[in-house]
Amino acid sequence: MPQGKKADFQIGVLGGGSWGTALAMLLADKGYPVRLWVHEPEVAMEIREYRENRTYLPGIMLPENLVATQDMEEALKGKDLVLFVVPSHVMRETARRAAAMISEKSILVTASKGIENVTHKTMTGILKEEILQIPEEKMAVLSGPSFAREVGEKRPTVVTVASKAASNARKVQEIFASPVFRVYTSDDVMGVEVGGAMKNVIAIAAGVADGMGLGLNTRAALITRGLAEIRRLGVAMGANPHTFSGLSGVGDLMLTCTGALSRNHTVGQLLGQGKSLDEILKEMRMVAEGVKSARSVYNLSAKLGVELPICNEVYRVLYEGSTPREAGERLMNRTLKQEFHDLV
Ligand SMILES: NC(=O)C1=CN([C@@H]2O[C@H](COP(=O)(O)OP(=O)(O)OC[C@H]3O[C@@H](n4cnc5c(N)ncnc54)[C@H](O)[C@@H]3O)[C@@H](O)[C@H]2O)C=CC1
Ligand SMILES: O=C(CO)COP(=O)(O)O
Repeated sequence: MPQGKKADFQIGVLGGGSWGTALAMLLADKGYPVRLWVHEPEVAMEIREYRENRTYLPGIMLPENLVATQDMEEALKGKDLVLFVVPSHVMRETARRAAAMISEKSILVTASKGIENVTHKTMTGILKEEILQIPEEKMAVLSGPSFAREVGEKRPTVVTVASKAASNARKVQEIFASPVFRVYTSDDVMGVEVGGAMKNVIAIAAGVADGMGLGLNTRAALITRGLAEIRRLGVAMGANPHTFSGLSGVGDLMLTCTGALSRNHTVGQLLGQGKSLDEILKEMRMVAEGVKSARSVYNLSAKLGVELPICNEVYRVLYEGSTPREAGERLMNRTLKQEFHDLV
């Protein structure tokens, strides 16, 4: 899109956490006028006053054409594209509130990663139910290995955008792509969303193992068998199995299970070191999506009859008082199997 045209393409971002801020900055750096809706007044103030989100993305200076607001209508009215980046547990209430203010011309993109408790809807599933004037073909999901801080620091990052309509995926690809942010397209919305949500649960498991000091063999095993679980549930939910070999599958899984910046891995590590979930969450302002998604995935496993031993052990440690040691022993003592027993 030529520079002049970019100034006419209005973007609203809902969610001023680390990822919403980093993506709003990426888009503003490309020349789009961006309104960032922020939940907390003090965060909106920090961005306006210091050009920095000191709470969620400290140390990253934000451009002038990124304007923080607490007025949701200002972030939505007349926008050509609206990006939803709130934590998954507030996606429905945010989408419901936003629905009446979203212009019919808007493209909707979500970059949040989670599966809603109780309904088991993915993020686009929620948007479809709550924002009825926008057809599914104008919705997309952006996902892949992308720590907000590294995007804020303009380190080369590669992600996937999935939409039911190839033309919409290409449009969103063009809008987000930059010399430091490469974007691939996909038509597998379900696969990209399931990969993004489940890798957080496996990252908790990898963190637990690291916190217990179990070693690199254990971590590699959890990543590989975790990927098998992601693929198994994803396929049961209608995804294309190839998606899990891509950026939103193994790419994001590897990043989150091994990267020190991961909040999910950190939660796991602290559990592995003996802290309780309550203690960990009390000290954490940021969201670790795997904690809530573990519940959805556990229930989906039972509902769809899909075997997810690692995810289910994460659930038991988080919610049923199981110790990491007991969980590890149960995993190692399962019936012996052929490696690809679910594919033969
Ligand atoms: N931070 C990262 O590196 C990445 C995050 N994501 C995903 O982006 C989504 C958002 O996460 P982050 O930006 O990391 O959040 P964060 O952990 O940095 O910040 C929490 C956010 O939740 C918001 N919030 C809390 N209560 C709220 C409410 N009732 N209504 C609206 N907003 C509320 C806060 O204002 C803040 O924006 C998550 O689904 C996460 O998995 C995806 C890729 C990278
Ligand atoms: O999704 C992410 C990177 O792609 C961020 O992971 P965490 O939420 O675990 O920090």
